[in-house]
Amino acid sequence: MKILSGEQLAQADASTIQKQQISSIDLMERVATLVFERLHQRLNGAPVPIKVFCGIGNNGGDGLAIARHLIQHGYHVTTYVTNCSKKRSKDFLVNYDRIKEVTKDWPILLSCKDDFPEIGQQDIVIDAIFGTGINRPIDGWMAEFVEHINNSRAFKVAVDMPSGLFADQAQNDAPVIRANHTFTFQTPKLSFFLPETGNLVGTYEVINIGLDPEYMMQVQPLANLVDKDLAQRMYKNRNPFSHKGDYGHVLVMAGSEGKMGAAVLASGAAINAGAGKVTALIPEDGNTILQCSVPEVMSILSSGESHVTNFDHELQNYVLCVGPGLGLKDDTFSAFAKAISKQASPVVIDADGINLLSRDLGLLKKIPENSILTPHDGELKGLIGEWKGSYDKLSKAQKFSMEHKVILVLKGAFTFTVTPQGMFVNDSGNPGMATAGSGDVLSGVIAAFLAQKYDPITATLFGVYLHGASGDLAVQTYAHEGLKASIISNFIGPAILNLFRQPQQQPPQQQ
Ligand SMILES: NC(=O)C1=CN([C@@H]2O[C@H](COP(=O)(O)OP(=O)(O)OC[C@H]3O[C@@H](n4cnc5c(N)ncnc54)[C@H](O)[C@@H]3O)[C@@H](O)[C@H]2O)[C@@H](O)CC1
Ligand SMILES: Nc1ncnc2c1ncn2[C@@H]1O[C@H](COP(=O)(O)OP(=O)(O)O)[C@@H](O)[C@H]1O
Ligand SMILES: [K+]
Repeated sequence: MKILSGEQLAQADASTIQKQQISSIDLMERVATLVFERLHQRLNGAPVPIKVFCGIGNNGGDGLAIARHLIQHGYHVTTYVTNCSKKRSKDFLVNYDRIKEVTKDWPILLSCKDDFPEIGQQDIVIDAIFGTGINRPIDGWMAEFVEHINNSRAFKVAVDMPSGLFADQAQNDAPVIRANHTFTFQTPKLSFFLPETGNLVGTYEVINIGLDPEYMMQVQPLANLVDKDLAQRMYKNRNPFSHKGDYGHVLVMAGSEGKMGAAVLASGAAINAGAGKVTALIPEDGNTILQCSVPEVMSILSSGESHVTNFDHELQNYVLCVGPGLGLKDDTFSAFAKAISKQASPVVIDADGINLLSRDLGLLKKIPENSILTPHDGELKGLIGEWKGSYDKLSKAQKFSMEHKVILVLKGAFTFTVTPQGMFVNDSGNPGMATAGSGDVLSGVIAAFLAQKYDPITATLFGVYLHGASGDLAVQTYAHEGLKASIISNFIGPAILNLFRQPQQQPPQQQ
């Protein structure tokens, strides 16, 4: 699914009105009806007090139309307009008249602090104050009003976006409605996925409002969301007459004294994700640990006892995955530099591999195009330097990816994959995955799909999605707290099966 900017959504709107011969007011009615239907489905006629807060633009127009539908279906609705400007939009005004025709009264105008209504714990608040048209931070009495809503314990439903939130730009700490649920139109917005603002959205639901398919098809999005549908389309079926040689060989260069688990996890995950063969290049002293932990994985021993000191072996045609638990010793650096310089096809570099690379970014010239780097934020600093907020981070990462022709996997609650061709946001995963070693599993999984001849971008996106999806399945049994890296790895297979199951067969999510 494409993630568009506020400006692109306005263009999509204009293109829809022109091509579908629909007026903007009818489009607003379509949108409001869709939101009403979702609300009605959930509320099922419950006599709860509903307070609808409307701005004076088109988001407010949506709010007025939603309120009208709720009233016509017998709900207990009070409608308010935040009277912050005389510049009311045309379609807002039409809906302002339409609601009056139904209720025989105008909505209540709010113009200052004295007008703030009491909001009870049992109320449902519908926030239709500002949407994608917000062009400056909310201030003055409106800022106090947002705080007033946030301080209430009512359940808050945002229309399109929580008011105050910018769709795709950095913002200061001006107040934003803290929604429990957001009905967003056509595409989710970029700010939903960033750590500074993602929590303001609550759960979100995308409503397809039927914007011009031609526009949607050709527009270059800010990013693409990788969800179950897309992941399913990436999957490659196996040929019944295939053999292990068809699924590639992953060489995992990893581990050091006290960190052999990283080598076990990365190489074990490569096996679990379907690599035909996996070999681990590890320090001598780690051999027993590795062979006892994952008998499917072969080993090559480096001459160093406690850390890897060389890269000498006879293997041909393998995919290199380098870095987990490797350590930062000088002779490990030399072995790392030699390893990446010898590769003709894309490599996966993770963890200490990235820290070693950061010592000499000139090495980037030696790694094949489309190699995959999987830093967490600490490791990323070594590559792109410091940043100020997520938008700055993403823009620096995009520049780095284009300049060095590499794929960057920026791990987090929503992992961003940044490629020279564009950016992708991953939709799977949960906070149970914030556990030591889960990144090592990810690097092994991505390497396994590279070995299975998925192209580098697909191998990365599919690997990141499945890694999160494994965590999502495993959490149903283990809870967030009980999840650990080896369990995530063991759920890769079930997560592949789950790609092809219908949603109603999925167990409920832990909140
Ligand atoms: N294609 C779409 O996505 C569609 C969007 N619609 C709705 O239209 C909304 C966008 O409508 P608009 O462009 O009218 O924008 P908004 O309704 O978000 O707000 C714009 C108005 O608020 C003012 N304003 C902006 N920031 C302010 C601030 N901080 N303090 C005080 N006033 C401020 C602006 O000057 C303008 O008058 C969407 O979020 C959605 O709800 C639907 O009605 C139709 C289809
Ligand atoms: N809150 C979260 N929600 C979803 N995924 C998460 C969350 N926290 C961490 N993860 C995922 O877990 C992995 C952690 O990787 P990393 O920080 O490298 O761990 P380690 O270094 O211990 O292996 C990443 O894939 C990241 O996206
Ligand atoms: K809103």
